[in-house]
Amino acid sequence: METNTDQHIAVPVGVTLDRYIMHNQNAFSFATGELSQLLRDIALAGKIINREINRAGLIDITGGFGTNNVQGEAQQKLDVVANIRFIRALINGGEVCGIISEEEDDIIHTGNNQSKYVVAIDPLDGSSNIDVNVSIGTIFSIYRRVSPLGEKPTIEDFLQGGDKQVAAGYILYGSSTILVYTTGNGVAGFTYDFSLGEFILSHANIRSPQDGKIFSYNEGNYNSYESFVREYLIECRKRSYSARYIGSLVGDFHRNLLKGGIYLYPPTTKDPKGKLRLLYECFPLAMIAEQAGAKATNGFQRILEVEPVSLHQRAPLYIGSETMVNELMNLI
Ligand SMILES: O=P(O)(O)OC[C@H]1O[C@](O)(COP(=O)(O)O)[C@@H](O)[C@@H]1O
Ligand SMILES: [Mg+2]
Ligand SMILES: [Mg+2]
Repeated sequence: METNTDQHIAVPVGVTLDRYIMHNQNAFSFATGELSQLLRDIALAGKIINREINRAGLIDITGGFGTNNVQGEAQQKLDVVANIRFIRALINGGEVCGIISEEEDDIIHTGNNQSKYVVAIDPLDGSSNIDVNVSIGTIFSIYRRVSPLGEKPTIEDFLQGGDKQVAAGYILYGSSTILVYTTGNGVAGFTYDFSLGEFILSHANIRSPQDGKIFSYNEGNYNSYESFVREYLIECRKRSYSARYIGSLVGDFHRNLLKGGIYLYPPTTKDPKGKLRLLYECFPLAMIAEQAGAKATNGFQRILEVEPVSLHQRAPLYIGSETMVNELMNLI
């Protein structure tokens, strides 16, 4: 029977997410169960969104919603559905006092002001792939609030910095549905078993290969990249590395995390500060990456050290196997 021995509590592959959360909670004498319940609420929202995605074409939730989000991006119907489902699950769960979302301009006050946690989410990642049956995802990041209990959360609760995340993760809706998360003690993955309606531990203690042969970026932006990025991509081609780009950050990140590879979204003419959002795309994936032995940088510093100054701030992202990220950084 395979067990994980590293930093985690030894948990056999095949146990449910619930049981795994309990095992990990018991490891911390100060744990009160609120974070555990919050992780369960996120998993529940993931199951609901998974169901909506699977039957999207049957219940007319494909295509545009006719509105733009705060980033000026056209919202897809599933962006809006996923956003509503997540917010509802977190409010009903009662463990969260505030939420920020890619699809909402400002902080969502849940009314649960006695709760300790705030959550930042990208309800549906890979929006351009929604209607064409290509893997998409959800990304989440959790902080313990710094504002006083009993009061409404404030922007400071969300701008604490990447190293202050108490948990982070994503759900990948692909050929199978998998939830991957960390609470700062390694990374584990849970595959959704439809027949049981349960997330089951399938990837205990994920470690990313030190090096890789896969590189992921949008070739269409190549001409607007800085010279060090183009130099690195030329080197990858010279070495006949595999170019793989789904166009869903979660999907590209997950593949490279398991197989070894690097994902690059540098500044472009269209997005001179980078395209991806620091609080609910870069920070959570950077925490996962580092916990799995990989690296994440904005080109100049660890992503987790980038100072957050606004809710929907963007950042360049270079994330993946340690050797590959180091090689890229050595070209600056
Ligand atoms: O189409 P582009 O410019 O390559 O951008 C693709 C990237 O943008 C994203 O779709 C942005 O995320 P959202 O879909 O959540 O807005 C990433 O998932 C993806 O990696
Ligand atoms: Mg996204
Ligand atoms: Mg999104």
